[in-house]
Amino acid sequence: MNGWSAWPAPAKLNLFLRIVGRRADGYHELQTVFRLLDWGDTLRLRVRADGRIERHDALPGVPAEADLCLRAAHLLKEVAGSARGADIALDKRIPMGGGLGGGSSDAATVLVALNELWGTGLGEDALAALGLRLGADVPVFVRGRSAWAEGVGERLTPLELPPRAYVVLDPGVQVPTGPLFQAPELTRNAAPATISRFLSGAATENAFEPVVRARYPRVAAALDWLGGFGPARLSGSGGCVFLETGTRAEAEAVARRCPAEFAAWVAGGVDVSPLIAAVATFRAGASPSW
Ligand SMILES: C[C@](O)(CO)[C@H](O)COP(=O)(O)OP(=O)(O)OC[C@H]1O[C@@H](n2ccc(N)nc2=O)[C@H](O)[C@@H]1O
Ligand SMILES: Nc1ncnc2c1ncn2[C@@H]1O[C@H](COP(=O)(O)OP(=O)(O)OP(=O)(O)O)[C@@H](O)[C@H]1O
Repeated sequence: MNGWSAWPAPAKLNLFLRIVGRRADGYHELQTVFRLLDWGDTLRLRVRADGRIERHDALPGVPAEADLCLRAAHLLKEVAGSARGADIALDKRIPMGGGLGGGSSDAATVLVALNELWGTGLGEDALAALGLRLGADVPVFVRGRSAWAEGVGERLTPLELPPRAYVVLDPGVQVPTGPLFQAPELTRNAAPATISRFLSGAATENAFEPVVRARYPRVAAALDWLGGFGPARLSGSGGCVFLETGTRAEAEAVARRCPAEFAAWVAGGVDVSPLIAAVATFRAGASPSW
């Protein structure tokens, strides 16, 4: 042991996303279903006694002040008043700007893991509230349950969903979230749905899909190709798209046929984040790994 431990930062899919209003501060009220995946990034962390927070492998194009791992670590240190620091390394697999919540999940994992490693003792509600200051998608990763979400994504009702596999397709385009929420053609006043309508299969749309389809031809091409195998959907604000299948073998059969212009992989949906198991491992006195 060299003091490093490895912590999972899973990706998410939005199985449904509807925008039902806009708050006075310009943020949108939405309804969505977050499905956590058994696949994602890995954060490697090591406590430093000198109080410094150091990032070992900066992400291309992301300056330190925008790096969500660093912002999460500094925020926790400031709020909890910890004298300790951390070395942070990230094995990045989740495509950036893909609608899979990569940056948000990395931030949540840093908050949850450093809270353990520093012994700062914040509870889940406090960590989720800190996460919300970093991004609307962070709280679901802190709480670590697939969920029905309302508000800006922070009012969460855990869901137990049937076991499903997913083919996830990356068309290779980064879609920035902010401009999409500002798009004039976005439907932002839809009638609210209910959890039972989602569970019955009657609510599966993503409000961003028509906007992203029209603005990003490669995403439209990915939806069209994957749509040849079943109802393909956009995740979050895109650009990644996905298809739900009953078994991993079915998903793998589709992924194998993916044309070279896209990248495809297969992941399983989980009700509980692998981050929860990592915390339990750590509390049992072992070093988490993923
Ligand atoms: C599209 C989703 O990924 C669905 O899960 C989320 O709603 C977006 O979550 P996120 O990427 O964590 O978003 P943030 O980083 O908080 O916000 C990015 C920008 O999107 C806009 N934004 C975001 C969330 C929201 N409910 N309404 C908004 O209008 C804001 O202009 C904001 O400046
Ligand atoms: N650790 C990080 N991982 C990814 N992106 C980061 C990170 N830190 C900062 N960023 C910035 O955040 C932006 C959004 O990245 P992210 O991969 O979270 O997008 P996304 O999956 O589309 O998000 P969401 O689904 O939450 O809208 C990136 O383009 C990058 O500039």
